Amino acid sequence: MATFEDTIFALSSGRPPSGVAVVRLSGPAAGDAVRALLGDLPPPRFARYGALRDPARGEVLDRALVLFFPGPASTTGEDVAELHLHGGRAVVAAVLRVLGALPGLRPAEAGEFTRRAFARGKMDLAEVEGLADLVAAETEAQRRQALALASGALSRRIADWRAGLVQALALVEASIDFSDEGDVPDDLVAEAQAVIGPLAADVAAALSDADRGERVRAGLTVAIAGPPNAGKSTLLNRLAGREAAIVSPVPGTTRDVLEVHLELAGQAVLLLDTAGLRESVDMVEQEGVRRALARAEAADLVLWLSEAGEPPPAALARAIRVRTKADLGGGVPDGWIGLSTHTGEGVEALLACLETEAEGLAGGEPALVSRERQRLALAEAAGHLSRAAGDFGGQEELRAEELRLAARALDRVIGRVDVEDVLDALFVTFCIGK
Ligand SMILES: Nc1nc2c(ncn2[C@@H]2O[C@H](COP(=O)(O)OP(=O)(O)OP(=O)(O)O)[C@@H](O)[C@H]2O)c(=O)[nH]1
Ligand SMILES: [K+]
Ligand SMILES: [Mg+2]
Repeated sequence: MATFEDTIFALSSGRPPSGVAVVRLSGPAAGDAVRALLGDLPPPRFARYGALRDPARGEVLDRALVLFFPGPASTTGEDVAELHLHGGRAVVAAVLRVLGALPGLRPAEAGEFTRRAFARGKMDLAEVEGLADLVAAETEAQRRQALALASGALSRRIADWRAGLVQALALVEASIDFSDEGDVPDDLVAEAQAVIGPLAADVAAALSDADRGERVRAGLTVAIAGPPNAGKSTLLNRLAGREAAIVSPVPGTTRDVLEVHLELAGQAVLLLDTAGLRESVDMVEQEGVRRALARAEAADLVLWLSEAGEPPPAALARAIRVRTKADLGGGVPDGWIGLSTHTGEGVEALLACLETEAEGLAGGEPALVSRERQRLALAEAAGHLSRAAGDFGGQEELRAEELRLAARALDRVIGRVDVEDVLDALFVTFCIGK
């Protein structure tokens, strides 16, 4: 990682050609760079339209809208400039080449603007994670959840909880000091417990919502399972709107698990097609069946498809039951959806059922916690808090220690401590220019 003495620049908008291309600069030489290209510096936070020139040759590179945001009141906390160019490949290439030739300037690494914002305290780790999720968001639910996280929803709760912890710790420490003087300060401990109890409950409630948050972020996994030839692959193709899976009248056609991404009721869904479940002497098919069962058992939802209406195995008992090939006649058992992918009968009913289930699993207000890292740190805080609420038989030092450990775990959620290894892994997932 280079030092912050460098001024970094990058194309922050999408790949050219595009209508407009935004090149962003951050660092101490950002203002000098703008002066070199534009002739002077626009007033802070006001756009100026003008010719950008190659300072070495005087040639006009483009006419552009230029903005300057002096630090520390900027996104990175440093001097930041934005050049809004015409989004042609050659325009962008020429401006990036000229910027690279200026003293103190170099191309930014992936996520480096955000990394600087984090280092300068503009964002905490949870907000950075929210920003990464926001850039990656593909569904409405993901966008809402990521925006809440990026806007500090979790960070503010952590700050509230931490304030409560500090208050409880002060009471416990006061009780320790008093007891040195021979007094037994039971009411101080009771007061601390009155703070710790609701705090522990609050953290536990946020944790209990984490599964939902992680499901929204990662998407729901919906597995299609059932006996061979039930029409599983045909349904997958129908829902995906393309011929993703091979369909044939031969039972045992599908062997590997096939994955298709789609959006259902505003939720990201990973739809799985699996091998038909049956006893087989074919080793390859056996492996397919083993994988089918494993993925179906791990899925958030299972669609159990059967032409004959045979019930799912016990492990998949909670599945949505679908009697397929309804166009061939025969009744629909109670609690089953009758479906024909050939006539379209039952497709709407199946989608409605899926949407209701998806809403139950991942719908509602954005969850506070949506990443495993956040959940693990918060679970550690919850563990210390629930111990801190207990009885220490007068050894209040032990209660104080649990409170300190809880505070440290909360600090880890927002990246105030133990952050380095997390950061490297996180920023490689960012794009260049972010
Ligand atoms: N009549 C009728 N035939 C269907 C329907 N859906 C699928 N089929 C046919 O049933 C046969 C098997 O369909 P697939 O989609 O390959 O079934 P599968 O469950 O994926 O089969 P395996 O992968 O072998 O387990 C094909 O010939 C399909 O055309 C339906 O709604 N009605
Ligand atoms: K088949
Ligand atoms: Mg199949």
